[in-house]
Amino acid sequence: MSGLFITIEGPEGAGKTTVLDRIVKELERRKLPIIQTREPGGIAIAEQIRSVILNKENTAMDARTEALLYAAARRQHLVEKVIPALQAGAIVLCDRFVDSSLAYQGEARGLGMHEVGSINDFAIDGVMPSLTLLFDVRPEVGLARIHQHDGREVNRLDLEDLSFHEKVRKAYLKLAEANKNRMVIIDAEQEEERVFQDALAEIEKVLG
Ligand SMILES: Nc1ncnc2c1ncn2[C@@H]1O[C@H](COP(=O)(O)OP(=O)(O)OP(=O)(O)O)[C@@H](O)[C@H]1O
Ligand SMILES: Cc1cn([C@H]2C[C@H](O)[C@@H](COP(=O)(O)O)O2)c(=O)[nH]c1=O
Repeated sequence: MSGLFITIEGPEGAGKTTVLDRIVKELERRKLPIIQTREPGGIAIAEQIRSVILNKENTAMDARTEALLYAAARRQHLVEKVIPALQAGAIVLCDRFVDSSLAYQGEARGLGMHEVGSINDFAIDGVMPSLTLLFDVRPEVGLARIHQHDGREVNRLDLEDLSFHEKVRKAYLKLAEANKNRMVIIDAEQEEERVFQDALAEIEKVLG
């Protein structure tokens, strides 16, 4: 595949969407072929799965069901959108990917990174990002941002307690330590402009 696959990860309210939107604008200004997308979602079937997973009323959802739904949405999104875009030579910027499942379902839900990794190996069939930016923020800071923001609906995962979100952050940092070849930590507690500049600089490195 001739394109470039870049993913953005981080706990709730890390500022991923805000900064991603700015990066896309900047790269489009440079006339680069950009596809911006997100997980779970990005295409109709995966957006439908997203609404089932994140629906606050689905309190009975089993943790393994949750992990399988994320993996199913991921598979469909890859096949319908990400892989064709990469084959066409695009730069694909994706808000969340498999590291989210490892951190949220593997570690915070307690299913195990290895187990969640296995079902995702089946879903992604070898497709991995060349670069993953980890927007690191303490959960209390990220959650406060979400609750202050009027337009963002609070979803089923946001409602987990602080210790869940602390496990997510810890798991991400562990993943970054173990995957230094592709993961870069961005200090997402800085002011937005600094976060944007740091993220853009990392992307410029892989663009060459
Ligand atoms: N560096 C920053 N400092 C302060 N506030 C910020 C910063 N970056 C983003 N925000 C604000 O925090 C809120 C959450 O940002 P955003 O939706 O981009 O985060 P996110 O990582 O996509 O969150 P989630 O994954 O939980 O949906 C928004 O109101 C946004 O304006
Ligand atoms: C891909 C993926 C996501 N999640 C969680 C993380 C968030 O709580 C929501 C997605 O909401 P966002 O506003 O788009 O960030 O889903 C997860 O637990 N596992 C995953 O694989």
